[in-house]
Amino acid sequence: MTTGSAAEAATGRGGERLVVEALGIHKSYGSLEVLKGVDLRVRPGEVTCLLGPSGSGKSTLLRCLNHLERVDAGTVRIDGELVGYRVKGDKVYELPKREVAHQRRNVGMVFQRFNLFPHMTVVQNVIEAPTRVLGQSKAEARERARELLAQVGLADKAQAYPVQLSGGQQQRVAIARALAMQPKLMLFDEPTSALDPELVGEVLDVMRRLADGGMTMVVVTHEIGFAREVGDTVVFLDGGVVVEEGTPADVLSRPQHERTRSFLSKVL
Ligand SMILES: Nc1ncnc2c1ncn2[C@@H]1O[C@H](COP(=O)(O)OP(=O)(O)OP(=O)(O)O)[C@@H](O)[C@H]1O
Repeated sequence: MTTGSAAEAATGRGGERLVVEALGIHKSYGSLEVLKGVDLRVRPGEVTCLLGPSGSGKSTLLRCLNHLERVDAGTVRIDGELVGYRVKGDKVYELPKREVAHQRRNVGMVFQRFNLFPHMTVVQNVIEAPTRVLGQSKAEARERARELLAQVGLADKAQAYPVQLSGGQQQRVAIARALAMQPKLMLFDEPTSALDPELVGEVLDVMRRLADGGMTMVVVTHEIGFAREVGDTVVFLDGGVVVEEGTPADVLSRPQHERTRSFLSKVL
């Protein structure tokens, strides 16, 4: 991996504050080169939607952002902080797991599958991490959980178990659980693709409200309507490279690249 200067780390290359600054990301699995030098920059409060065909590297990129995958080359900074590594002099050290876990507190992640603890109620799921990791008291965490469950429209489900909820409700609990850690950034990896079609809208509505509230988000999605309405930036990835990026109006309505046009003609 490579690194930049401390000033760059704090502000991004142009002196502008960035929540995500990923530069020159390379990632291979064995001989399969999945990311071939990807840059991604996300400003505070911005929603970036990652689109691209299956296998183009979208999930891998997302996972590199919080060091769930180790990059082969390149740097990731979240809110100015180098993720997964420390630079001392001209040497680069990988951080111990404990410190990586500490960094991940800044980043909420919502996956395709909700991964709730099945033996815990909804509210127990939401307060688990803030009490265990942030050291919040149960009373404090429950109070915050009540607010978050109201925010995702599940105030009346606090005492339910995951099995008693629909997929859409479980995904909304997963969002509340991620928000309970007060993240600076939310990453969504195809959050609606495991849901029955009639449940997709309720999850997208919660995400839309989150965006309206100013949350910085990177969303891997096949929901082009969401990208168009909610995204500030659309990044089209194909074959492990960013083929095109810009506003939804530009990329989705006036794509410049043949690969983008071909992808959109299949999904629109
Ligand atoms: N842990 C892994 N080990 C080996 N290969 C992997 C691993 N994770 C992903 N891959 C491969 O890397 C490529 C990119 O996968 P990735 O999940 O990032 O793509 P994607 O654009 O998110 O695709 P999809 O839209 O289908 O989820 C695929 O060929 C996938 O099979």
